[in-house]
Amino acid sequence: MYEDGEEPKNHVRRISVVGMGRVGTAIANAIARRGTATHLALIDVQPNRAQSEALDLQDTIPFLNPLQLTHSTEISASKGSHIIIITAGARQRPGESRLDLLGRNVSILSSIIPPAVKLSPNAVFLVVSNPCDVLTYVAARLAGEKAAHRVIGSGTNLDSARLVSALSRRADIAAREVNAVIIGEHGDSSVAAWSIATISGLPLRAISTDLETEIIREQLLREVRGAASEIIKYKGYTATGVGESCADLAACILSGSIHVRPVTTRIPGGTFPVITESIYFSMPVRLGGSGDMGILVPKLDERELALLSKSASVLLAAQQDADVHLERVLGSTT
Ligand SMILES: NC(=O)C1=CN([C@@H]2O[C@H](COP(=O)(O)OP(=O)(O)OC[C@H]3O[C@@H](n4cnc5c(N)ncnc54)[C@H](O)[C@@H]3O)[C@@H](O)[C@H]2O)C=CC1
Ligand SMILES: CC(=O)C(=O)O
Repeated sequence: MYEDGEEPKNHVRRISVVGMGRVGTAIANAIARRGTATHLALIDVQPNRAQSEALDLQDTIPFLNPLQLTHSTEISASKGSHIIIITAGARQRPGESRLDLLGRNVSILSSIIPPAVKLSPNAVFLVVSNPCDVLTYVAARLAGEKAAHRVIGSGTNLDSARLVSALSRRADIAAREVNAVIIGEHGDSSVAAWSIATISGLPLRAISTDLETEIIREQLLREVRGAASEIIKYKGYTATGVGESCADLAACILSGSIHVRPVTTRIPGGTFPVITESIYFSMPVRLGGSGDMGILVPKLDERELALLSKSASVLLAAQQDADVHLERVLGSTT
């Protein structure tokens, strides 16, 4: 991951967060609380936006870990980052889907990614802005051939946390005992990989036969898929969950040992026989260690494969839509 012998020294860990709205702020706060970074650059195009968040966060540092904070309206402040987290862009309004944000956010990404890659040629890019999977594809295209493999999206790491939480409450067992992942789209066509879910290493049925029934599984998945809309309906945005999810991913990426998380990455056509085209969506991916962000392909049952194939079709159509937006944006800047 960190080519050219530029492996980050343990004591220097530079993270930049681009977009200091609700989500960027929650991520920066979670990173500071965990002590994941030694240097954190906060960037937002709105004058004073990053500055106000940096000043507020600065006040927490005496209670937490040492952290060098900078703020800017310019992407140049991200220079030399090990991780660049992108949260810039429009968010859903009540009733909107994540895919509705595509056009607006493609154009924002095209102003951020190319200069950011030049400034931090070895950084991992973590795309959070929605629609997350399609924008990860867009960011990888904008990053160019050499950097594309270092672009991932926060994807279903958050959806998986929501499933773990729902299962833990349903089974009345601590969330840390639950191992369950959502794969596919971070959105309405997401897929619960029930066949590989375990609690304390045991299949779900060993804990409760309830957890094997269609009705309960549908209910749990509805809860997961509806979580964002439910929160947005009341408070207008989601931020706390995604803040922890991204701080968790940043910690995994900078870790000396390998962690596995469901994140958006390029899934080559044929990885699953039912999906012939290469598409960006979430699968369990290795993070940390030497930096090889390879996918781990789970053995899914036929029903899950069919649902994943549907999710892939939704995302392929959105990727094609993104290509049109991208050509328009790139055309107007050349
Ligand atoms: N992937 C996930 O799990 C989640 C993704 N999101 C997405 O994150 C994005 C951000 O959401 P919020 O923070 O609630 O929105 P927000 O409106 O509070 O913040 C967005 C920020 O981006 C800034 N911005 C716009 N263009 C920029 C540029 N070129 N460079 C730097 N900053 C720029 C704006 O000034 C604003 O401060 C949305 O697309 C939202 O849908 C939100 C929650 C979860
Ligand atoms: C908004 C969004 O993508 C989420 O909270 O899942």
